[in-house]
Amino acid sequence: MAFSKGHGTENDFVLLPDPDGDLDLTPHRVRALCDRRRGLGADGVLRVVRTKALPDAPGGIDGDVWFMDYRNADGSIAEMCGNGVRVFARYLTDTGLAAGPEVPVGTRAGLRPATVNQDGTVTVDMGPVRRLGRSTARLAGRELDGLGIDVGNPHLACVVDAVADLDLATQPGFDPATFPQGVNLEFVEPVTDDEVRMRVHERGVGETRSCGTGTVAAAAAALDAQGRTTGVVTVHIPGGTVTVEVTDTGSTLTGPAEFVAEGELAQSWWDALA
Ligand SMILES: N[C@@H](CCC[C@H](N)C(=O)O)C(=O)O
Repeated sequence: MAFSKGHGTENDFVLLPDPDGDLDLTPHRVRALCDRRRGLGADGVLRVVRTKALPDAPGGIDGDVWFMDYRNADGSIAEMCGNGVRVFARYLTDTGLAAGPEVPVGTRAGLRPATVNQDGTVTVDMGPVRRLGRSTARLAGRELDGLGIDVGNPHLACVVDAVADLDLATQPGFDPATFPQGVNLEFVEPVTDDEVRMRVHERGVGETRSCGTGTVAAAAAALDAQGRTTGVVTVHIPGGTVTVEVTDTGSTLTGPAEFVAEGELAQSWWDALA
């Protein structure tokens, strides 16, 4: 069974081509694939499937569009993954599955049009930024105020003085009544009005080196802290740097997408995980 491994600002993924939706991608198999000792190791899995072959695909996406069936490392399903869409779009153009440079990508949050730029970076139309109101995160005994944001998946972005010394090894607390499905937690340190540093604790993964939807939430929270709703923000994450634009009606994310390997999974290993 073929696989590719790639990352977007060090948020890394195993890609599994499955055009006709034949794979039995159980949570157990996802956890094994993502395990950094007994598997390939990744923050998530991107199954590359035609929308028409995915029974639970949301309506409104053409059946021939390639669908990014995203799974978190713990085996859970999430609606969207911004870094994943960049890597997915590059995979489609690099393998000839899409001509590019414009690449529509189906996700559980809806269609996310991507553009593969001449320099190899990818710009993703991330859709509207929905502000959910204030909530708090709890970290090392401190209550941190944050802005709840929905960009297809849920986020709580907390503006803090400094991110370097935060301990994100364990799950920070959050209000389960506000986020009944769990939440991705961003910690955002303003550098200038248009530049921030961010660290993230992802739902279903833990601390990652980057989270694309999280960078959009971080940009929106940093702008909100200045009384702004729109702007272009440079977001530095541990795995690199991306650019986010938030407008009145939508948002975009621009950043790198890299491939590191392609190969074949051992069939006996995969079968034993059934
Ligand atoms: N790393 C992703 C987000 C992946 C999904 C997230 N963990 C969730 O459960 O919502 C990104 O780049 O956006």
